[in-house]
Amino acid sequence: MIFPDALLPSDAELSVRAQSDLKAGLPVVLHGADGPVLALAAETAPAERLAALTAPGRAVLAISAWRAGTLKIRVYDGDLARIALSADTTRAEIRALSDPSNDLSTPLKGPFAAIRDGAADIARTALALARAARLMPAMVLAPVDTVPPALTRIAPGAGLPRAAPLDRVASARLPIREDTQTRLHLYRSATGEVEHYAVQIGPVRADSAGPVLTRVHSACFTGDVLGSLKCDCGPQLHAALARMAEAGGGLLLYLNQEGRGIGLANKLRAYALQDQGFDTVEANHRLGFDDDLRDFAAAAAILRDRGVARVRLMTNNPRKVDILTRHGIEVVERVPLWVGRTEFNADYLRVKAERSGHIPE
Ligand SMILES: Nc1nc2c(ncn2[C@@H]2O[C@H](COP(=O)(O)OP(=O)(O)OP(=O)(O)O)[C@@H](O)[C@H]2O)c(=O)[nH]1
Ligand SMILES: [Zn+2]
Repeated sequence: MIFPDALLPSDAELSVRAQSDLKAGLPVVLHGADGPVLALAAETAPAERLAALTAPGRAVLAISAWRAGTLKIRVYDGDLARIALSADTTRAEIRALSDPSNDLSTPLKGPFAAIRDGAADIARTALALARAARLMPAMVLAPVDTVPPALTRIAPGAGLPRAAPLDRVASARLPIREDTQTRLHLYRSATGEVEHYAVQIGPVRADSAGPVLTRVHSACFTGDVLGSLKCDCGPQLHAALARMAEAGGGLLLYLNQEGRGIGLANKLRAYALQDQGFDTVEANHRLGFDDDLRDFAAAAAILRDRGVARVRLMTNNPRKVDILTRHGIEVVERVPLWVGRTEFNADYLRVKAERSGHIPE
């Protein structure tokens, strides 16, 4: 019998599997010009695995150009740099090179030599996989002669995954403080790696004609759950729900892209850097991330699934308006949402206005 292709993983599924392998500390296989290359995430790989990969003396550490800059390492590859690792480089040294939030506690002994020859594109793919897995962008790479079948391989030329389509998985009534008739709908990506929620206040139905009061909210464990005073997320979440209840209906999309898409571990690293004096944007850059990695295509897809084509969008962020518009949602009005100013988030809100284009109060 010929094995049916339908039972094999697609490139998108392999990429999600590779991200999960990296999080578990396993190597994944990338296709280099001269043969297979194994990649381990500096953040998660156990010491004995790192040692096994570095022992033959051909391993490199790929880091972002931003990180290389703080280490005074020459950058030959545009957005990234590669450092040669000797056979006896320890895990502690690799982690210290990777994680800027530990620089004060583990000062590094340089100088470090950057590699200029060979293909940088494979290192770029490896760093993109790490970022997609919400790991620090720091990957140890080494060529190998043979690859056992147990490891996940990223097909040659298979790009990184675009967001997978979302399916509505379950819905239920959920009385909340703001509105006892609330319904909660859960959406899951086809590749299973992410779930987003739609909180429906009042009768928002597929046939609703007028624009729907809408909030597209990105997850913030520290603000939404703990009531952190460092940001405005918790008050925005509850103010949005209250205003929807007052208005007789609305839809709040809760997108699980914590820390503007860098994940909670990296957001905490960013907070550690902020305590050293860097602002929100600089902290992301020093960690090797762009300022904002959020994907709002999911929001448009959920709105469409709920039958909502026209919205009054509660936000101070004009980028959200642009992106939803580009994804075919008509933003009839932007409704400002200025709540939750504290003495601890004044700088955060100022940086949003000055550097991220938010419209101030
Ligand atoms: N990387 C990073 N993320 C942060 C920081 N502070 C808050 N966040 C995240 O920023 C996001 C805030 O999202 P929103 O409130 O939906 O969006 P916004 O762009 O601020 O725009 P508004 O609609 O005006 O609130 C959440 O994912 C937070 O976890 C920070 O210092 N660094
Ligand atoms: Zn927050």
